[in-house]
Amino acid sequence: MQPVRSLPPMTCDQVREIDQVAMNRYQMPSIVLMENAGRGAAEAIQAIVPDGRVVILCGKGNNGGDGFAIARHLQLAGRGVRIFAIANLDELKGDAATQARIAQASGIEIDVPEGTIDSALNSAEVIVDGLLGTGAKPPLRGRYAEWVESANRADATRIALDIPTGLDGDTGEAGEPTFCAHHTLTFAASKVGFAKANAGIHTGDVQVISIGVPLKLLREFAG
Ligand SMILES: NC(=O)C1=CN([C@@H]2O[C@H](COP(=O)(O)OP(=O)(O)OC[C@H]3O[C@@H](n4cnc5c(N)ncnc54)[C@H](O)[C@@H]3O)[C@@H](O)[C@H]2O)[C@H](O)CC1
Ligand SMILES: [K+]
Repeated sequence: MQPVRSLPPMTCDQVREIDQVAMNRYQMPSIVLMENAGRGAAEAIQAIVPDGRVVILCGKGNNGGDGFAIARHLQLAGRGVRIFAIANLDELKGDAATQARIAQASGIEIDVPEGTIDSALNSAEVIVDGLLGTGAKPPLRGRYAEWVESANRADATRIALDIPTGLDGDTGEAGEPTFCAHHTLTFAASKVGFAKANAGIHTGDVQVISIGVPLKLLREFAG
């Protein structure tokens, strides 16, 4: 189910506020939004690259939470899936922690690798960037930069969740490094930064994935 195409791109703050209004005024639990994001992104990944092993890189926040949800839906579709989590699962909070626990209970392979991930990425047909989304601005701290560089070196189709990690969703500026996606699956609405600077080099083609918020709410933000 694709959202209304006529909606204009939004800022990261606008999309984050949509989350809040959906919860507070439309009684939508945030985990429902994340599950919709995960299922919609998994369906898009199936359409883009129907076969081959998928490695999902999960960050510490809700962008990572989307990745855990996607893994379960891809497994349901019969795909070989593996998750590399950048943080121990007991460090996760809220919806991300919930989705991680569900993925773990589902028997999905989840590793928290200490060293480099380059060799493990060699077996991937698809690499999904669930590292950072609207809650982060470049430059990347900690191991995020190392993982982005490893992913960019790999011979795989790269798909970013919401925003390519390292890219500023509002200005379109790409930090060094920035995930170089062939496809970006962005939630609720496209982001204003995708049309600026050379963002297209890092987003690849962009698809908007519905997270199930009411059209009435989206139109309030569309101006
Ligand atoms: N309405 C929607 O669009 C929905 C979006 N969803 C997804 O949620 C993320 C936003 O999640 P949030 O937890 O707010 O932020 P992130 O996951 O992007 O990152 C938070 C995480 O990252 C750390 N951090 C911040 N800056 C940096 C940095 N420069 N380097 C390293 N680490 C950084 C910070 O400390 C936190 O730990 C959105 O993009 C969507 O993917 C929901 O799933 C559904 C509704
Ligand atoms: K991302």
